[in-house]
Amino acid sequence: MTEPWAASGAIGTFIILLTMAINHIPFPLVDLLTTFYRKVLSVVYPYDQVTINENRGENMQRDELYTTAEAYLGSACTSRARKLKAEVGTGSDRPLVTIGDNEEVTDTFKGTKVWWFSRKQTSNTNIISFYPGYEERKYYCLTFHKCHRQLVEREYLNHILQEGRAAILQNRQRKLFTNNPSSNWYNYRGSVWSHVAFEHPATFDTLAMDPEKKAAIIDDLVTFREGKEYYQKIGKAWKRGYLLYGPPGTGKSTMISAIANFLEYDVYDLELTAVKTNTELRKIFIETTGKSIIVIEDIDCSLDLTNKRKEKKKEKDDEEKEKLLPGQEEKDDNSKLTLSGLLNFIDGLWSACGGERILIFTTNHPEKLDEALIRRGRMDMRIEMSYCTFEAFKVLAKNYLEVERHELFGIIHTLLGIVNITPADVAEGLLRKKSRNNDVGACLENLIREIEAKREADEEAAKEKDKLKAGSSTQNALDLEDDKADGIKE
Ligand SMILES: Nc1ncnc2c1ncn2[C@@H]1O[C@H](COP(=O)(O)OP(=O)(O)OP(=O)(O)O)[C@@H](O)[C@H]1O
Ligand SMILES: [Mg+2]
Repeated sequence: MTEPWAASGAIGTFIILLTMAINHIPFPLVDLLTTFYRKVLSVVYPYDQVTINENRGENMQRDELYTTAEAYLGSACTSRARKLKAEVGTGSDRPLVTIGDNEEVTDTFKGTKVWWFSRKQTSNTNIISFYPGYEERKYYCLTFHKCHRQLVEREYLNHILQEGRAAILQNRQRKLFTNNPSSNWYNYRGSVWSHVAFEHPATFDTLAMDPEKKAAIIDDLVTFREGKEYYQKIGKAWKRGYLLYGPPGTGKSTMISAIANFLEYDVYDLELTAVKTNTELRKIFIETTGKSIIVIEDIDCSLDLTNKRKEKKKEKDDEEKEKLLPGQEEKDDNSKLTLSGLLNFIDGLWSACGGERILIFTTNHPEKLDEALIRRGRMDMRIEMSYCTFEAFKVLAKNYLEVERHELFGIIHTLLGIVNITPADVAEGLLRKKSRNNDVGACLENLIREIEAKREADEEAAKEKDKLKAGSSTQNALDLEDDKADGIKE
């Protein structure tokens, strides 16, 4: 590894001598000597260098290439370094280990060897600066053979950027974002999104659902995550939409957390009711980052998007339009939030910005949604979260009670075949009550009682419904008789 650095001492001496000589040489000869010097230099020292400074600009902000190089060297080259350093960066929840100051390592890219040297220089002057970068300069020096210059410039630096970004993402503390009302965006320290650390523990292992369905979803997610080149090839934005539907308590929100934990993505929980216009929606979208899941929960309640309500609204709009005076303009669509605005957000030109994204809508009433919103291509996969099946119960029993079989499983199997009970209710029934010191059998008996109670409640409700139906059909028959009698009288 000493090759490029060993030569540099001799070259330094040569440069000093040359500079001294140049001061005493007539001007026309200087050009000639400089050309000669360059030729000699390229023979003696055939290496080029790229310097990547830690700070740049007037405010000395951290340069992204430096940060990504730091993360890249930490993930790819630490095994070859003797001096390491570890720190917890901003937005990270784990220590980042990278090569120490003034340490050298080598890296190999497409069969080409390059040298990295991490340098730290402290200024000898007595300037006291607000920005630490003025007193201390840190940079990486990347050295490579001249003949590999194109490879380094065109490919290697880009490779550092991509790999470093991926390493930073892996190391970061994931976040759960929610959008602020637009009235707060321009306040002091105002921003479009607020966030907290994302710490939901749900995983696909703890998610109770049909194993085959679960495997299909995981498969779909993996294909998506690894599909960068494929999406590029087929000319599609790298994004995927999932519609989760089912009754309350069947695990839609839990599924979102499991997906986020599986992919290690951030979650943007978009509260549509706080968005007033299409323009606001676009801004909100632009402010999201790649490797994220954008969630709109209960989409049917968030926006006037159902066909029926839309038709009603159209009638109302037509009435209002008629009332407009000549010359008075109709309000621009961008001044309100519309279905077309939302569709544009899902698959318009903006949707391709900023890297891979997953979009998830949840609803308890998929039949209420406009077809345009959930058609294939917008919502690529529709996932039904159903009432608890026996397979789903087994996952919950394993999680909550750490049992895979029990003599009471048979009764539960039969009951779950005839009673519609949500995984949330089953989970609640299985919860060990510490105060009661419940054992597995007691918990399962408790669950059986809950399912039986649910069955009775369902039967009662069905009877009530039948009664009401019978009542209303008798009333209808009576009304019909009255109408007939009225007709005869007339
Ligand atoms: N399929 C499931 N697997 C594991 N736990 C579940 C499942 N479904 C529900 N639960 C449990 O029930 C609780 C409520 O579930 P969750 O919030 O995911 O339901 P939801 O379908 O989003 O309901 P809603 O439609 O009311 O938003 C969860 O915290 C979890 O403990
Ligand atoms: Mg939910």
